[in-house]
Amino acid sequence: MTTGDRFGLCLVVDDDEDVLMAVRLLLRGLFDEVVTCVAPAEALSVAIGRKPDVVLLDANFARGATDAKEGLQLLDQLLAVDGDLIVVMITAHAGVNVAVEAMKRGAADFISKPWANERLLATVRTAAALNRSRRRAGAAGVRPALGSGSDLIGGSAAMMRVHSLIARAAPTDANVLVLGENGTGKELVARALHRQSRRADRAMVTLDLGAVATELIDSELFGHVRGAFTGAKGDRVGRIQAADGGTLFLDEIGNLPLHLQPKLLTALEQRHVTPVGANRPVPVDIRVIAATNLSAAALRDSRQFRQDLLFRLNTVEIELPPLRERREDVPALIDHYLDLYAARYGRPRPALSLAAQAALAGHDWPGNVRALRHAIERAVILAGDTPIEPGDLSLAAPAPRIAPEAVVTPARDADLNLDRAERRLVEESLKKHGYNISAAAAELGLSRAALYRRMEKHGL
Ligand SMILES: Nc1ncnc2c1ncn2[C@@H]1O[C@H](COP(=O)(O)OP(=O)(O)OP(=O)(O)O)[C@@H](O)[C@H]1O
Repeated sequence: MTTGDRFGLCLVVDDDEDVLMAVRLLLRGLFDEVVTCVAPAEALSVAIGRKPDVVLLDANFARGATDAKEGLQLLDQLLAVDGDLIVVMITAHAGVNVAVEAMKRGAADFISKPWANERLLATVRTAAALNRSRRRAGAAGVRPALGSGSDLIGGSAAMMRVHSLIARAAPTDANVLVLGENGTGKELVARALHRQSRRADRAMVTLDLGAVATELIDSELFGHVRGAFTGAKGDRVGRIQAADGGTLFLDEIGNLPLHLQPKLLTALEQRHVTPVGANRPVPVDIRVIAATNLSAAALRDSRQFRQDLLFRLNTVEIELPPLRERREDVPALIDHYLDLYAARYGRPRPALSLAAQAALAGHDWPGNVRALRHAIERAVILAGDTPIEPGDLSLAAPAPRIAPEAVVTPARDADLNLDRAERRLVEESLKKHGYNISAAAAELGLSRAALYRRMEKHGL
């Protein structure tokens, strides 16, 4: 499976033994090995010799340092040794500029001290997954799926329009709104836009508003200063500021609470941001790409979304049609993912029977390209010597498009197998919410990422 929960090696660089101990304990559930070190030379030799999945680097790792000079210098050295290294910077005393500077120099992400354990885990897990997809894409001879972006497959008329819109909009600094159901490729479009823009050599900073607790969105976006509210023990740089000079990708923008919408609008109009609790605005230069699975009609409902903000965000609008409305793209996608996974798993490319091809082409794909990708990955893993048949694809029955209120909770039978019960719950919730990932994740009490992992695990 592509997103297993465990990774190989994490290198943590800090001068504080207590921090090292705490981080080691926290991360040992995620990595087979957590190596800690306090000296730059040691860190460099581990980075060269062991190729860690993630480096967690304290900007002020040198004892007593507060200006982050050594941390940024070590970041440069690490990236000079291995440009693909995934470094997450830990920032503290030196304030927000360090995070911004670290992102500009090539850090994959940052986390501010003091951190919430959940947040640190989520950040490191995302970083490790990024590393995994880069390595796999490298091994398979394709361009990385993240970082520099991967290719958007599809020659249907609808996708040709998308390609043309990307080519025209990317070099301008216009804000772009990407619309489409879950799994249609909105994030790929955002990455393509960034990659083809004049900001390509700067960071694309992402905030998935569907994955952040509502009460944290304010400080995630705008940052906060120490003492701004109970628990704000230090300054925290917001994503807007971290994207300075680059692109800010706001995924699931429909989840931006109404009360924060004017604040985002002001930041975009006035090109500055005021962290929570700060009294001075900081200038920022960003290009915003936003994405949502809300329909255009829902977005135009002013009770859900402020129309003045919408006009700011949708200078260019790119709509990705669901896969069932561009079935002519299915064969090319199958081809692409057969090659990718055959290379990834070191197997010969399996053949698909005509019936299997027909089943894939005729499927409803409620989970869109993401689901097709998973179906092909599974088929490659399970393929034997004979061509793949429809039964090997375990395509879930097409989701009936029924209103949520028409769904009654099915009687629980006596099946006490946890795995099967989990699959059934996940599937029911997805169907109930018309495959809206955020809504299903909220109902199941999972983060979107955790729901995706379960969908993948159960082939949904
Ligand atoms: N046109 C495409 N060509 C190749 N792969 C694609 C395409 N569209 C989507 N994918 C793949 O499908 C998966 C989902 O894509 P992506 O995350 O961009 O969708 P999304 O619309 O942002 O989903 P969500 O709304 O659930 O976040 C990814 O693995 C992506 O690589």
